[in-house]
Amino acid sequence: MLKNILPKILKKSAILLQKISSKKFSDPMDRFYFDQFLSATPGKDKQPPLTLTIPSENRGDKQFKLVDGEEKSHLEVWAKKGDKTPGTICGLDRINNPGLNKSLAFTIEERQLLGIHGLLPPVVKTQEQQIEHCKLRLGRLKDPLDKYIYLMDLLDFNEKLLYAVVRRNISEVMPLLYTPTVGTACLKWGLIYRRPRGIYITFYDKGHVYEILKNFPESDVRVIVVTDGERILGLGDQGACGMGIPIGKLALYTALAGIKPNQCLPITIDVGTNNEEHLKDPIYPGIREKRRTGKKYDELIDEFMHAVVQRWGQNCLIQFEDFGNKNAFRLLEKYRDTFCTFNDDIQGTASVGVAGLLAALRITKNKLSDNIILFYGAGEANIGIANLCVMAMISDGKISEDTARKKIWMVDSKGLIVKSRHELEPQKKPFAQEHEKETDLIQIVKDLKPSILIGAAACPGVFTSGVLKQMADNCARPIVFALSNPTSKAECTPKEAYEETKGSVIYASGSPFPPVEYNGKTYVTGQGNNAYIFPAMGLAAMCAGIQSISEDYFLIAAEALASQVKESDLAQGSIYPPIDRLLECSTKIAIRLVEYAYRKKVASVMPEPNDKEAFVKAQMYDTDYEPAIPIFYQMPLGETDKDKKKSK
Ligand SMILES: O=C([O-])CC(=O)C(=O)O
Ligand SMILES: [Mg+2]
Repeated sequence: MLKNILPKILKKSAILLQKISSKKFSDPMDRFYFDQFLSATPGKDKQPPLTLTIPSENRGDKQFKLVDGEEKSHLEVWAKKGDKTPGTICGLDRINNPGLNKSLAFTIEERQLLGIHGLLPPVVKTQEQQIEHCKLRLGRLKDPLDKYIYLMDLLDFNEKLLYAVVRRNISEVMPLLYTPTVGTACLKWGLIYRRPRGIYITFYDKGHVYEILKNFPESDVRVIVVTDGERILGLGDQGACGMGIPIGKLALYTALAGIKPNQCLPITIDVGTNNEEHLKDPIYPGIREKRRTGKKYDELIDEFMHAVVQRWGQNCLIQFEDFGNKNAFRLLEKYRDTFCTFNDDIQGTASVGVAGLLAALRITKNKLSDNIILFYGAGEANIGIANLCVMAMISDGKISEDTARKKIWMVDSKGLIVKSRHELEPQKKPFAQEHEKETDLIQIVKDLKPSILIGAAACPGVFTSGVLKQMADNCARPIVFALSNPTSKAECTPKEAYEETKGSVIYASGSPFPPVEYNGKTYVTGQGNNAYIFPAMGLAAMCAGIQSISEDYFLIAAEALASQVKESDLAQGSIYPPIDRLLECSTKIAIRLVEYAYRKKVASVMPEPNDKEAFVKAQMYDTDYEPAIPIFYQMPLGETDKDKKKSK
């Protein structure tokens, strides 16, 4: 067998050599291996050792030296493994590997070199043409969930193409991979599940979490997004079906902040669900039991946190996502100082919320501390924004914390948060004010006269005509944020907000809305979603090696984001940069955060890069295909087990 294929390979190699010898090698190791090979080719008096084409990406795990205790050439190993020429195996490996596949963009030369010529339709496409093709395919699908399934399939098939499609069409594709469609995907996760992605850890895996993490084949994971599925967007407990969220968030990490796909890991911790529909659904893919809580839950999370550090190191970022309120606050407090972690729903949303307010102040022309802020909902998002507002007021208005807190009012499901309510959770207590109990929102808006109203309670429509009209009576330019996700959970739509305030409102939502016409003017709705923040935070944490992420990073990120809002954005009614500029925004925010980390002397990546911008950019994922021309090389044999035995 070997005898037959060897001459063919050598002949092929000789032709290639002529071509490749004129090639410049960017990697000095490639030059080294190539020169070694040249010195052993026919015509250079000695018979070449057995060599094979291994694309440079495949070096490492696939360099076999010993098979069954016997020294074998690489070619023999490959021939034995697949009984095919190595070129064929490598080519098919590439097609089947979403990180290496180029689909129809493999050139004819590459197809021949890789042994896949004839296995693809003859046309060769550029990536631009492939993107257009993907858009055609997307355009044929009417249901957003079908589009989501198509995009996830593309991710499983050709990563670079998927991310190129997202980056070139962020405003069209983000609502499919992310809110609102990802919410629908979670509701139907059991139905649409196809291929494994990420890790599921269940309650029954307690004591074995590290072993499970070891099953994940990537050794360079830098960012984990983890959920326990208890509060998926504003859709409540989705149990194991919540996995759509970490996957969607990490897709944005790659698309919008250039964290490489192999460095991202979505994880769902399945401790059961209290969602009766899922429990009764025969295709529910999770543990069919009521949610576990208490000491055992805490122990599982603790085991998980330590297992991550053991597997991928202290610098691996763990982003908590869509945990229930109680656990979210508790776990953040427990881990924030000792792990590289943050809670996106508390801190990421806080940062994007404050960024929106800072940009809006350029329209109202006052300071944050000149405002009265009313929060509707006292969950993760609003408590997070409220706390960061206190920080921002202290730093911008030079006022005390106490004075700042007096400007902030909160309403939860039981009404206004006032001192006489004794049942308040710890995170709400600092916002309890001296006031009578009150539950009617219009009355509260009338009494307190807020100039800013922020909703994040997943109560769609709660900002009624009466509430919005009262906001317009309170001040010339009321600020109203309807931040609940997905779109169907918004407290009011932009259309309602503009109409009820006669166009005076400064409005933002959490999920996307199309532009709105009011009184002859088109308003673009800014999307106050943490997608403006978390990818940048992850990129910065990775680049600078930040080991714990203190609150000041989120204020800096907010300022960095607000500074990117242009006058032309404000003129259209948007207090955020356009979604299509998200990659640029994340990069700029990350650079600011990295600079800050080095200034604060908490960066652990040494030596400190002189040019932070170039450094950050150099770490980022590139969606352009790389040439797949294999480098011919001979592996230096080095010391084999046989040699070791001999020397004993
Ligand atoms: O995922 C989003 O769109 C924003 C978010 O974190 C949430 O609503 O929980
Ligand atoms: Mg979330």
